[in-house]
Amino acid sequence: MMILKTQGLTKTYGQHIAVNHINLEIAKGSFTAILGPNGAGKSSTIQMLIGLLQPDSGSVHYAQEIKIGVVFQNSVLDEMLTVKENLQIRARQYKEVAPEKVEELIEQLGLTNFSHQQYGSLSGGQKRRVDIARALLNNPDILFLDEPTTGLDIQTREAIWDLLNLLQEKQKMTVVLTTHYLDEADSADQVYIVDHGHIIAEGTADHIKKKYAKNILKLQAGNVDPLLDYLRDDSLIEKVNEGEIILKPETAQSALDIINDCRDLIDNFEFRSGTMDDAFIALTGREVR
Ligand SMILES: Nc1ncnc2c1ncn2[C@@H]1O[C@H](COP(=O)(O)OP(=O)(O)OP(=O)(O)O)[C@@H](O)[C@H]1O
Repeated sequence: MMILKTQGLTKTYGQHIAVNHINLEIAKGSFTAILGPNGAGKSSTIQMLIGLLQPDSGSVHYAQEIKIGVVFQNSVLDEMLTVKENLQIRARQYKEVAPEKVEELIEQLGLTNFSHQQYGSLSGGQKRRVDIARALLNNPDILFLDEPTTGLDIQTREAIWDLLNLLQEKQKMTVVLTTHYLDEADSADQVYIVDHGHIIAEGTADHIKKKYAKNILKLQAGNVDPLLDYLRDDSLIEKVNEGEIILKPETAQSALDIINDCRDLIDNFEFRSGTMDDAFIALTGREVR
């Protein structure tokens, strides 16, 4: 079931079209990543989804009355207050938040060890957890996060993803986040790649990689001529270098078949599955900025 749908969502700043006819469909309980380089239009899109920014044209439809939670790019919490004080003050802003909710979230999000520490003194990853706790105070049906992992190291990024995956699975929460880290797409159910305000690819990470990122198989031999003779009709050949033939097999299995067939003619081989970076380069002709 769709919880959220946009049609032709468009936002222009002066002459600049930041978001250009974006159509999104977010399924209830799914994990959606909006992926794109800096300035692609991700924040503007999220802001229109949550009603903070008025689109110039197009529309946002929610399937039903739902509660939303938002983790903004810049924290809205008070640096001088402790984690717990921040959450308590925020909790009072909602009518329906149960008194024990703050304690529950502190436990659930792993904030116990630093709940009496000033928010301003926390590490980037700790701050992000508190920001997420703050966004969960009203038990949202859908949680939006604008670049929650930017600036964090890889382990902390993974920990944030684990936490969000857990929320999605355990509480059937719908999660929508933006990121410019292409490798994070792998953990999402649905990925939209945005560039210059347009959606340039959508689907699962696997689907996008399969469609746009080619696998690479390098076969190495002192003399490549016999190998070339053997592969002559093989339309998979991408390039022939000194001592090396580069092929682009459809699947890892077909790479294995080729390696097996040619085993007597090669000295060495290298296989690499297509990555999200490869897909991005294939789609845009450049690396992510
Ligand atoms: N208030 C504004 N006035 C003018 N231009 C803006 C405004 N907000 C955003 N832009 C421009 O619109 C484009 C999209 O910005 P947006 O912040 O939506 O991108 P983003 O993908 O979220 O980028 P980032 O990852 O850097 O946050 C950028 O070129 C940006 O400079």
